[in-house]
Formats: sequence, structure tokens, C-alpha cells
Amino acid sequence: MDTRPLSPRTDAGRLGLDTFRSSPDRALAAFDFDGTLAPIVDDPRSSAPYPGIVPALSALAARVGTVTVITGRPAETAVQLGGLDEVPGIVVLGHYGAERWVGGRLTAADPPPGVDLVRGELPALLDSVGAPEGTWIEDKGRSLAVHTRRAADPDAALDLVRPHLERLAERAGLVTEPGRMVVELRPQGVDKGAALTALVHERAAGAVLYAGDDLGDLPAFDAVAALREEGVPGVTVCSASDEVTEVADRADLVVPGPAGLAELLRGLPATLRSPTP
Ligand SMILES: O=P(O)(O)OC[C@H]1O[C@H](O[C@H]2O[C@H](CO)[C@@H](O)[C@H](O)[C@H]2O)[C@H](O)[C@@H](O)[C@@H]1O
Repeated sequence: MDTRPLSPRTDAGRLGLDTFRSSPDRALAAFDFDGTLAPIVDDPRSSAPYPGIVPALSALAARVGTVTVITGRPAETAVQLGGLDEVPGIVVLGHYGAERWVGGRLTAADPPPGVDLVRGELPALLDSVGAPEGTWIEDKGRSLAVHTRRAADPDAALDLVRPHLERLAERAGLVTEPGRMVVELRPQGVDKGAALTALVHERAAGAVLYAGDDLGDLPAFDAVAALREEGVPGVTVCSASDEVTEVADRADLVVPGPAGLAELLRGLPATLRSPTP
């Protein structure tokens, strides 16, 4: 694994980063939250950004056209846990793009009815299939996530509940989103790739950087590849972990987790071209 900072291993990634640096005022920098800006912890309610990340995002926001966080969390949860309201102009796209938070204002569509069905049936379902102690439901309003990180054997617990969750999601007209010791049951029709593409187009961004750590970030990596075809150079960054290796395999640049991303962010502003007087 190449973990040298700021050295993309692909030509397309190098072009993406070079273009990002040479025209920062037209660039868009997008970040996943959990596992990328915030280290993974046992209890999702106690997530917090890696030290120095928020000031680094603020410094970046002063130099680049758009800074955004695209997360599976509700947008307001990410803002609150991350202290993201300190970052000037930041756009937080929650629930894989179904919600948008900017400057304290949240816009979102109503959740589909299937979410209520899942909310009503999930606890009894987990009991009936013998989900082990430590299995936990996170109710995120417009989706629900079943976490197993706190079970004695998280992988075995996930394997046990996954097929039942897939059947329930199908019955409710929802989809399952697999992640790090979690399966989420969420509405169809949104993903981080569509969210990223829409924001790049809206801002007429001339270059894009996307950083993520989990399977839910791969549609955003696909979006970066499609944007390149459209003529928008881009670079993908993996915040690497031992839990998920597919993202590192696909990334142009691999950094060792949120600590590595913080280092990358701290160094990035100094490499950006200054505006010509
Ligand atoms: O899109 P993201 O910002 O990466 O959010 C994805 C999921 O992140 C959270 O779960 C993950 O982080 C937890 C806290 O570190 C960890 O305990 C859990 O095992 C991880 O899967 C969040 O709780 C989910 O709702 C998000 O969908």
C-alpha cells in the first residue's frame, strides 16, 4: 500500500491533484465523515473529528471554491458531532445526499413510508433471529442502521443478521447499505456519487478531490471517474483501514486513516497556487 502523502499513484490522479492545486478557486474538495474525518469508535454517538481536522478544513475552505462533507449520517448529526459549522461556507450532504445543510439551514425530502415499517419491525426481527448482545439499532430518522461493532464477534453477528435485513429492506421498498460493522436500511435513489456529481455541476467545479474509507464511498469514486470523462479532472483518496480494503485498491492516493488525512489536509493549502494579483 502506497501511503506517501500527496503522491497519487495514477496518471489520472496526478492530473486531478495538479489541476486542483493550480485552480483552487474552482476546485471542490469532498470528504466522508466516519472513518475519514473522524476515527472509528465503538459508539457512533461519540464520534469526533481527528484533532486538527476542523481547523484544517477551515484553512482549505479559505482557498478552494467548495468544501463539502458527504455522509451517511443525518446532516445535522455530522455538523454537531464534527463541529462543522465552524468551517466557513461548508456544504454538508447528509443521508447519502438526501439532505443538504448550508449555513445552518437544512433542506430534505420527506422519508418514504418504508422507513416506518422497518422502525416498527426491526427490534422484534433482531430478537427472533438471535442477534447477539451488543447488536444495536441506530435510528437516523430517514433510515435505520444495525451495528454489530460492540458484539463479541462483530463479523459473525453481521453475517447472522444481514440476510434478514436484506429481506426486510426489500419488503419495505428500501435498500441495504453495507458498511464497517453495520448494515443500513435506507431509501433508494440516492448515493454519494449522485450527490457529488450534482454539487460539482452546480458549482461548475474545474477539479474535484474526494476522500472516503468505506464501501458507501465507492459510488463517489465512480463519479470522479465519470467526471474525468466529462473533462473535470479528479483525485480519489482512501483513508485506509484493515476493515475495508476495496477502497484502497480503487484510490489514487492512500493515507493511513484519519491521522493521514489530517496530515494531507494540513499540507494541502501551502501547495495551492495563489491568486494572481
Ligand atoms: O458516510 P459516513 O460518514 O462514513 O457514515 C457511515 C456510517 O458511519 C457510522 O458508522 C461507522 O462509524 C461508527 C463510529 O465510528 C462505528 O461505530 C461504526 O462501526 C461504523 O460503521 C454511522 O453510525 C452510520 O450511521 C453511518 O451510516
